[in-house]
Amino acid sequence: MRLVLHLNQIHRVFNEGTSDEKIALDNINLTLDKGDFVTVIGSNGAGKSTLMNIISGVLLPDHGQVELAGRDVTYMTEYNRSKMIGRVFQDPMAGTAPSMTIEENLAIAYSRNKRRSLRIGVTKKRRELFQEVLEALNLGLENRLNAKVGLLSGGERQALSLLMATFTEPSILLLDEHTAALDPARAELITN
Ligand SMILES: Nc1ncnc2c1ncn2[C@@H]1O[C@H](COP(=O)(O)OP(=O)(O)OP(=O)(O)O)[C@@H](O)[C@H]1O
Repeated sequence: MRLVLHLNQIHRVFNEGTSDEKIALDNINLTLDKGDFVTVIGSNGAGKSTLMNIISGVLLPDHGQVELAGRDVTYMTEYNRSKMIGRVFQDPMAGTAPSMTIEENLAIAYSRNKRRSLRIGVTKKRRELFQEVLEALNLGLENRLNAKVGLLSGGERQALSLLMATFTEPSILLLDEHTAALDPARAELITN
């Protein structure tokens, strides 16, 4: 089976050599195959966000390697990795551009792994696609394409950010309590 993610001896210390020193990740190994679904559980400060940040390229490990689809990406920028990794944050304010409209946010997500840069304006066909995927959320957002994302409720925004993270079918989806801002019915809908 094709390996999607391989973490090899990932180690990360914060404030090394000070009284505040914290070993957040101590030689972590993890191998995920296509289709694997893994839940990371740990108490506050256990290192879960640090692990997500190292996989997505926000942080560098002190030593160890991150491999995606057989390629060493340890030093690849977060931007370049984002073509392969979708991420949804616990904080519904993260992961979207609040001053831009729903349509503009979706256009950015859609163009993420395309060669061409974002074109100004959205074609009729593209708008229909956006409306179709928004309808599946059952939040009525398909009728609010020109609404600024910063004005959406926390749950609406979290649902939108999940949609944006999955738009380009990334190899890996990192979900950090991605339903924290959603009501139970909506959380179930989104998860399924
Ligand atoms: N930039 C940083 N500078 C210093 N210490 C940090 C930094 N980032 C994380 N830490 C420390 O590393 C440890 C792991 O933090 P991390 O955020 O990964 O935990 P977590 O498991 O995601 O916690 P929570 O469930 O509370 O969100 C914590 O002790 C934290 O204080």
